[in-house]
Amino acid sequence: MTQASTSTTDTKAGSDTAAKLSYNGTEMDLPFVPATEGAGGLEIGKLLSTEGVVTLDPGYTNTGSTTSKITYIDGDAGILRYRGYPIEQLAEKSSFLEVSYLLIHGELPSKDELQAFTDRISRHTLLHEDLKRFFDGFPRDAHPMPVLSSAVSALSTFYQDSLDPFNKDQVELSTVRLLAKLPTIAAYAHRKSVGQPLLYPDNSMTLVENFLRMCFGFPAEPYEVNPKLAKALDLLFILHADHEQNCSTSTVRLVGSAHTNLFASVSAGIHALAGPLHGGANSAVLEMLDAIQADGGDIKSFVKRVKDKEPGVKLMGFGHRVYKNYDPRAAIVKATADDILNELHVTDPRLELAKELEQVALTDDYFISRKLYPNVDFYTGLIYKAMGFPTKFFTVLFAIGRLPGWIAQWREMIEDPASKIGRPRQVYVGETERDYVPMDKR
Ligand SMILES: CC(=O)SCCNC(=O)CCNC(=O)[C@H](O)C(C)(C)COP(=O)(O)OP(=O)(O)OC[C@H]1O[C@@H](n2cnc3c(N)ncnc32)[C@H](O)[C@@H]1OP(=O)(O)O
Ligand SMILES: O=C([O-])CC(=O)C(=O)O
Repeated sequence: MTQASTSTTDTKAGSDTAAKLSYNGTEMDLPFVPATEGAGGLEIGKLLSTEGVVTLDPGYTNTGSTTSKITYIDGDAGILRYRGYPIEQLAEKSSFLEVSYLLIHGELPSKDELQAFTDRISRHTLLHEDLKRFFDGFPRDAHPMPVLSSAVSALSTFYQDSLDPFNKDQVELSTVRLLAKLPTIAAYAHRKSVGQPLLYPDNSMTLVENFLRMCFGFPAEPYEVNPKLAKALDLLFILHADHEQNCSTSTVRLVGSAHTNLFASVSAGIHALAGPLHGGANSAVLEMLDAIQADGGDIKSFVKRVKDKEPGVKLMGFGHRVYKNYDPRAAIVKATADDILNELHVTDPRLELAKELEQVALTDDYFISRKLYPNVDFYTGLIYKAMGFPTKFFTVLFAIGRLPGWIAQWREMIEDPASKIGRPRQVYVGETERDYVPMDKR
């Protein structure tokens, strides 16, 4: 197949022989002639490139990028399983590090395997002193997500002995380093933003307890961990641990597909997660609830603005590319929100507001017909808030939870003999060939 931009004869956009691309109700001229289809009226999904037919699938709504043995989702039935285990069972019976092991190594660990994994991680929680100084360079009001991503990216400069994607020992070392150091980096990003001293990790504590202490404790003062709070945070990390080919995981895989090291690939994934349509939605939900509250709690008028598709107004924490049913994680989070607020003796009127909002949406034809339900982000922020985390830190907590999934997916891709560099095609709809115009003629 020859692309017309190499020829100026009968292939100009708008000429009799140019093809039309009909896309989202808009007709565009294609600057080349699809040899098999002839001029005009080309069906989307059968578009021609230099090398033949290209399927145009913006947002990859129906394109499988890989096979995977890690996570199974049935979006119509609202089912989520990690390595075959239902999320409900893991949430009730497992722990975040056990789930991390399961995702990364494929099987639940034996007692000894889990102990060895946990011990190894606890030996790597410290940050290099030079990396610690990075936190002084960021502005105090910096958003913690780019701080997190930058520090993770910098790990590839500090740990050059674990960058080779094809050396199994190095991959294992970078895996352990990431799992150990991300909570420390996250806690430092928080401490920096509130102007408090950075605490060294205490490796006699569990990963979650130590993280809470580094976020909320003070030097030379014992930190009393509330075990129910630690358990709830561990549970939230489990619920976020993997979700097959979501935007940030696909980013990690795409970056890694160029044989880029694990630290750098995860750093890119953190940026993808930060967006409000993805992990950033957990902060956006709380901002939305605050805005509704500030507006007198008028849910009906807010929902009307959503349905009228007012620019920038969406029901955040609702809707999902895959779930066309209640997100099973959201159901668990909702129940946990009640428990943890009771436990912490926190009364937050925004929890009732969120529940009312959900009720209004779930009985409204706009949401019913589009199969829009609460997703994992709808209720998590209320729990994080009750725990004492600032709104803009919520997505950092998501990132800590998602890390084992990113690692497992990157490793699966690196080990897959069928994997190739990720490189989507496009359908060119720009100008055909034209001659350079000197400055004085423009
Ligand atoms: C961890 C996670 O990443 S979970 C997702 C977190 N993100 C959010 O909560 C942000 C709000 N939700 C959304 O923006 C979307 O539902 C997404 C990004 C999650 C999924 O997007 P897509 O699969 O591309 O769905 P799409 O945007 O095509 O929506 C389909 C229809 O539902 C509408 N819709 C989807 N979500 C919402 C929402 N939250 N509020 C209002 N309308 C919505 C769309 O406007 C569209 O309507 P239309 O058919 O009249 O044009
Ligand atoms: O799967 C998705 O597209 C988004 C999501 O819920 C997640 O990443 O947890």
